[in-house]
Parts: sequence; C-alpha cells; structure tokens
Amino acid sequence: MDADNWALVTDLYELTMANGFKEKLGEEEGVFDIFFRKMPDDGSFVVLAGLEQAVEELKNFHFEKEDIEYLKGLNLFSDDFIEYLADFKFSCRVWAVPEGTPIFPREPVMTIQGPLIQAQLFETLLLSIINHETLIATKARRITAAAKGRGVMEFGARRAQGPSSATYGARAAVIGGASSTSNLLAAKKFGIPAAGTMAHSWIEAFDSEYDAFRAWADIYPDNCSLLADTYDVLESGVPNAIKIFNELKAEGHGNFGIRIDSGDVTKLAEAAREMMDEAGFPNAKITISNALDENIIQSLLEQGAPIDNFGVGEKMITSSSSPVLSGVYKLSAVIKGDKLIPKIKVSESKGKLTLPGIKQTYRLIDNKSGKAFADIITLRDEDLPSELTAFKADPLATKQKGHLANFTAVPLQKEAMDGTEVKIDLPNVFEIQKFSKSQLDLLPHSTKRLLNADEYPVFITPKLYEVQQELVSKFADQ
Ligand SMILES: Nc1ncnc2c1ncn2[C@@H]1O[C@H](COP(=O)(O)OP(=O)(O)OP(=O)(O)O)[C@@H](O)[C@H]1O
Ligand SMILES: O=P(O)(O)OC[C@H]1O[C@H](OP(=O)(O)OP(=O)(O)O)[C@H](O)[C@@H]1O
Ligand SMILES: O=C(O)c1cccnc1
Repeated sequence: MDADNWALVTDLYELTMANGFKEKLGEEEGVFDIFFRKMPDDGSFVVLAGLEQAVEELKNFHFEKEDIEYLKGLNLFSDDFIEYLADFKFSCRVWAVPEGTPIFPREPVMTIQGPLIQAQLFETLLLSIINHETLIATKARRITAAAKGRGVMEFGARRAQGPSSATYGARAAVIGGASSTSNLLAAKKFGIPAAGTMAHSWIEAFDSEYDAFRAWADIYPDNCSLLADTYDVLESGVPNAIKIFNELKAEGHGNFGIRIDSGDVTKLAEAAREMMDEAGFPNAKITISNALDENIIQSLLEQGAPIDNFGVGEKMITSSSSPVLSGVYKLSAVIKGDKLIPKIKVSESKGKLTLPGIKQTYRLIDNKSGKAFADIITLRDEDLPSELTAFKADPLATKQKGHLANFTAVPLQKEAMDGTEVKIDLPNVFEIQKFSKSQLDLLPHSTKRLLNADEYPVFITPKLYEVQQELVSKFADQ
C-alpha cells in the first residue's frame, strides 16, 4: 500500500483526454466538483471520509520511470505530454469538506481547480478513495447508532474486498463510530486500538475446551475474553469460562468476558449473563459477533439482549446492504485567462442536472434551537443574505422554493491544498469521530432514522439557480 504508487489507478480516458487538453486547450483551467446524488441504504446523508488519503495521493502524485515507459509504449500520447507526466508537478488548488461531516445530495465535498490537463487526471483515483471510505463510514455510522453507545469492534479484514479496502475501510469504520479494529495494519497506521479475542481454531486445537481456555488464561490473564460457542454455549462454554474466571480471580486478575458467535444470541446472552452474575462475575463482558449489521443489532437490543460489545465484520467492511456509492467528478467551470466560464451537464434525466460555477455550501443553524435545519449551496464569491427565498438543489423536488431566515450560516468547504502545500488540518481518526458526532448532533433526528429517514432540505441561492437556468436554456437546443 505505502509502497504502491497509484497514479496509474486511472481509466485510460483520463490520460487520453489530458493528452488532448494539452494539445487543444493549452493552459486552460478546469474546476471539478465531487458530489453524491444517491445516499446508501436509503439514508438521507453520507459521512464523508477519505480526505486524508486523497490529499496524500495528490501531494505525492507522480509517475514512475516504468510507468512512463509503459505509457510511451501505448503509442497514444505526444512526446510533449509524456515529458509533462515524467516531470509531473501538482499545481491544482483543492477545497474540501472535513472528514466526518454529514453530507447531503449534490453538495460539493471536494473541488479541484487547476490546469485541465492535470485536474482531469485525478477523477478516477479520487472517486475510488472518497466513494469507498465514505461508504464504509456511512455504514459504520448506522451500525454504531444501532449499538447505542456499546463498543463496536471492526472485525472485517478477512471479508473485505482486498487488503487495501480492509485497511482504509477500518479507518472509515472508526470515523463512523467503531471503537477498535482487529486489523493490525489499520491499528498501527491510524492509531486505532487493536482489539480481539480468539478463533475457534484455538479451542479446537486443544484436547478440551477447558484446556484451551486455561492455556489462553495462562498466557493472557488480563485479556481473557473466551470464545464460548465452539461446542455448547450454556452446557460447556460458559461453565468452563466461569471456572477459568474463578481461577484467574484467585490469581489476582479481573478483566473477564466471553464471545458468542452463533445461535440465538438473545437467549444465549440472557442465560450466560445470569450464569456469570450468579457465579459472582457481574462485570464479565458479553461480546457478540456473527454477520451483524444495524438491523440485527437494533433487534437484539430491542429484545433486551444483555450485550456489552459487538464484533462486526463483513456487513460493515463491505457495506453489503448497499455496496455502491456513486459519487461523481463533474466539470463545473473553465477558466480562460481571468474569465470564469460556468459549465453544466444537462442530462435526459432532469434529476442529474449539475450545479455550475465555483461554489460553497453552508449549513444553516437555527438561531433559536441551535440545530441545523437546511443547507444552502451558493456561488463561492456571493454574499449570503441573512434572509432569502431559495430554490431546492434537487430539480425534481415537488416544493421548489423555501424561505430561509434567522440562521447562522457555517461554511462547509475549506481550502485544503495549494499545490503540494496542505492547508487543511488532517486530525487523528478519533478526533474526526468526535467531530462527526458533534456534526450529527446538529441534524434533525428524523434525518438520522435508520428506516425511512426524512429528507433534509438542500437549497441553492437565486443567483446560482439563475446561472444554472441560463446554461440550461443555452444548451437546450444543442
Ligand atoms: N435473537 C436474534 N435476533 C435476531 N437475529 C439473530 C438473533 N440471534 C442470532 N441472530 C442473527 O441471525 C443470523 C443467523 O444466525 P444463525 O443462528 O442462524 O446462524 P449460526 O448459528 O451462526 O449458524 P452457523 O453455525 O452456521 O454460523 C446471524 O446474523 C445472527 O447474528
Ligand atoms: O461475521 P462477521 O461480522 O464477518 O464477523 C467476523 C467473523 O469472522 C470470524 O468467523 P470465521 O468463521 O471466519 O472464523 P472463526 O473460526 O474464528 O469463527 C468471527 O468468528 C466472526 O464470525
Ligand atoms: O478477535 C476476534 O475475535 C476476531 C477477529 C476477526 C474476526 N473475527 C473475530
């Protein structure tokens, strides 16, 4: 991962276009926005993640000697362009929304401005990073919301779509609220607590379950979470665990727990809790795993299952219920000399109409309640009045206009890079998690429901609407 250079993780057309831009449009600059249209799991927002990796990739963007040789060999590019790539110097400006921010449809999360020949090149790589990490952070937010403050350990590496997804996915899961990971590379790289219990193979390898537990307790007396479901949870697993806890207690240790990974979890956890309480271990923790997701976790807690921690793997690390986030990278303006020319993509489907120009998004905080009630996208250089009637950003919204007043407007995008100089803070993943929670707290509860989440209003200013409509009319007949 660190050793890899991902400049060639791109689609061929990015390079054929960039080669052509150099020849046909010279020094013209482009402005591209990354935004999302459809939210995963029918939620109303995503939790943004991936900025740190995106910034790292842009800062270090270059082609290796052998990449250049390979590109030459394709016989598609001018010598000039090949030379440009060989001596690549990142010279774009980037604006971005901080990681952990809840983001609604059509809001630009990253804006890249720079020579078209460069800015075009980053589409595929940036989308692959931002789409993946945002998807997993969003899924993790759902899962940790369902867990209602109980610890969620990220256990997904073995089921992730490859080691890179496992590792950056673990980081994203923490942004979305997970408390630890079993993936050691993620733990080391991002400063996440490494956590874990044991596999069934450990239990099976010994002559008996008791022997396996005892051997574990000898080596790890202070990290004694025993896997209780290899043979029979209530007949064997819990009674053997209690024996070990008594022995460890006599030896002066006291941090105990069991993990249950199969069967009817509520029944088993209730009975195990009773047995451990009766044996004098009310503080022994119960961890549950086995294809958990937000729906199962919610259901288990509604059933009253006495669970302290969850281990969550495949369904979180792959966002299996909603495995695709189709964030896009769209050209919103070109700059010729000192002239900014807004651009638009008009599509057959009206809902896909893009927002032209260089923009900023503001979260509007109600002055009375202190809570967010709407977002508004503006042209970056326009002043937002303290009261206005604005248009919905979604061209298909049934009610197109809304009156906005009595708010404090908080800008979401910040300057992130000026060439290779990084201008934005890249905080530790737990600081991002904390920030994310504070931003989620501002949102209406109805927008955070796991089922049938309410839509959150996103507006555009009359000025942005006007620029968009002018372009629509201009291109209507083309
Ligand atoms: N009380 C419960 N309510 C809701 N879902 C549950 C409950 N108990 C277990 N589950 C979930 O049901 C799913 C299937 O569990 P099931 O018990 O059928 O499989 P299993 O015992 O793990 O089988 P295997 O031994 O093959 O792993 C799992 O995702 C599990 O987390
Ligand atoms: O179900 P997930 O949410 O993906 O959580 C991770 C799963 O990985 C392990 O199972 P596995 O059968 O791979 O190994 P084991 O023999 O240790 O149970 C663990 O016991 C969990 O069931
Ligand atoms: O440590 C564990 O219990 C663990 C780790 C990965 C996958 N399943 C369980």
